Amino acid sequence: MEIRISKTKEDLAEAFSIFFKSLVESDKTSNVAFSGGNSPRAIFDFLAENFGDEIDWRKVNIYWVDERCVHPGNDESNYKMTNDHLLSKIDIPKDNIFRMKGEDKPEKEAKRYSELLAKNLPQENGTPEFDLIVLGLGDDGHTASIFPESMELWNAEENCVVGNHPVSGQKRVTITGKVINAAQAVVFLVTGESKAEKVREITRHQGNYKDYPASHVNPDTPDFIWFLDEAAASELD
Ligand SMILES: O=C(O)[C@H](O)[C@@H](O)[C@H](O)[C@H](O)COP(=O)(O)O
Repeated sequence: MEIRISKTKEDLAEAFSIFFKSLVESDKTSNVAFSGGNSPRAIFDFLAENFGDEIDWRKVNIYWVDERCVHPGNDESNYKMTNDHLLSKIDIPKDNIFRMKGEDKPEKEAKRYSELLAKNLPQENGTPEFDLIVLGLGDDGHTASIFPESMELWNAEENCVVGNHPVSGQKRVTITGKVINAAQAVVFLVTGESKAEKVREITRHQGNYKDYPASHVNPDTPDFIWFLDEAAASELD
């Protein structure tokens, strides 16, 4: 695991964009899964506006780590956020975008997406292998849409399952721990002081870190990187 600390969120956006560009600049097509939430917004804007024309998006397939079970036009939708801040600003073929259909029945969509990943991606011991998975970190230590209250989902046999937000009860489709840990590269994008305590506990194995799904992200790859701004890294000595 590597920790890269940037002074500001903008510097983090640049560091991630340089990493992303170098990763997808290979001869083969890259299969990438993005998380949602708020952290990626400014990072996707930076990537699109500063590197969008330098990347051959014909060689990038975009999937999602998770999706809220809402219509894609809903502001809660991770697809809508990604489209507003990235997809709508880059020249990427529509066939390269594999949206999780939050508007469909959650269990049906989790099954469909599980089968899609099994069909489209190379398999590592029967598990779909992404080239890159981009994760966020919740204040409670969740990642993807697997929360501390539903840790059993992390170890599910399926590639995708249905989770629930513990407070709102909102249903979400999410990939599971085995898919995350099978990826060739996994990065966390974490900004802000509110995440600093969990970042310390998880990366230093302190406090109740074992209770946090994000602590179970442990891919067998040198490309496992925490991109932090100074605020999120403020409790690291
Ligand atoms: O659907 C989601 O919300 C995300 O996939 C989720 O895992 C997110 O990455 C964390 O909750 C951090 O969210 P923020 O970036 O908004 O803090």
